Amino acid sequence: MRLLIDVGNTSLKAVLWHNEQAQPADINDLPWLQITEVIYACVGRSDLLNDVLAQAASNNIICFEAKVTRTLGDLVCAYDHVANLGIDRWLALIAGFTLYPNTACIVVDAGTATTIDVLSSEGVHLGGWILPGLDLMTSSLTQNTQRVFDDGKTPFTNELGKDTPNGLKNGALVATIGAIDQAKLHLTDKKTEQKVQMIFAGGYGLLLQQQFEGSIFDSLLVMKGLNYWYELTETV
Ligand SMILES: Nc1ncnc2c1ncn2[C@@H]1O[C@H](COP(=O)(O)OP(=O)(O)OP(=O)(O)O)[C@@H](O)[C@H]1O
Ligand SMILES: CC(C)(CO)[C@@H](O)C(=O)NCCC(=O)O
Ligand SMILES: [K+]
Repeated sequence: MRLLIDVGNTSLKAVLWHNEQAQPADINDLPWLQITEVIYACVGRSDLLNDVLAQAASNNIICFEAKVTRTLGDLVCAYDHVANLGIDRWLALIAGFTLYPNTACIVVDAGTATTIDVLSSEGVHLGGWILPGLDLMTSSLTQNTQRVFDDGKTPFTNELGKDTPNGLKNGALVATIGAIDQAKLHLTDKKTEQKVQMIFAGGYGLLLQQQFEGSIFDSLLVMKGLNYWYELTETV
């Protein structure tokens, strides 16, 4: 089985990939004898990987770090400086392109940050946006104002706010929804009426997915992208 690790800015996530399925992995108690390779991606603190990479080395297990490249198969990165694109964004795009071939996609990963990436049906990454995640949007306001407060129990909804916590929470949600709607404008081709698949991932992915009809949520999107990255990279 394969050990897949995604280091974000809030947390490190690990899964064991076996028979085309992911099972949760306890990073402090890994079945090293059954692990054949380690594939990892990191946009957060790389020192969080020190322990596990040292254990892999002492078990003679090969490790691969996923990196952004200008192209991967037919997928083309929008950035001129490809190394600047977050690897989690690239992996989510790889997964979208692989799971929905020949389909234009909007890929949203909503964690510490919310990223929105636009992918043409031919696999050309047209670019994207980085927004503060929902929690960062609200905390930046509560921390930098005297009177804007959260009560820790008000949910994010798309209603108009009628008190401070729901003005704050709902403002963050609709700002994010509005940005995702803007992404559609970069794909709409009136002549062909192409289908656009919206794909959501990350801690707030399910909440956002529920705002868009026909969209999907895939909590394993980045992990699937890691797996595809390895398979596509190895076979080249
Ligand atoms: N059910 C949930 N499970 C986990 N996180 C959630 C959930 N609901 C909301 N969140 C929020 O999602 C964020 C974590 O998302 P995620 O796990 O995608 O982040 P991350 O990978 O560490 O971040 P990033 O990749 O952006 O650095 C936190 O802000 C957390 O409060
Ligand atoms: C935006 C985040 C923090 C989302 O996890 C990550 O993808 C990242 O650090 N990106 C680097 C900047 C960029 O993608 O242009
Ligand atoms: K993430």
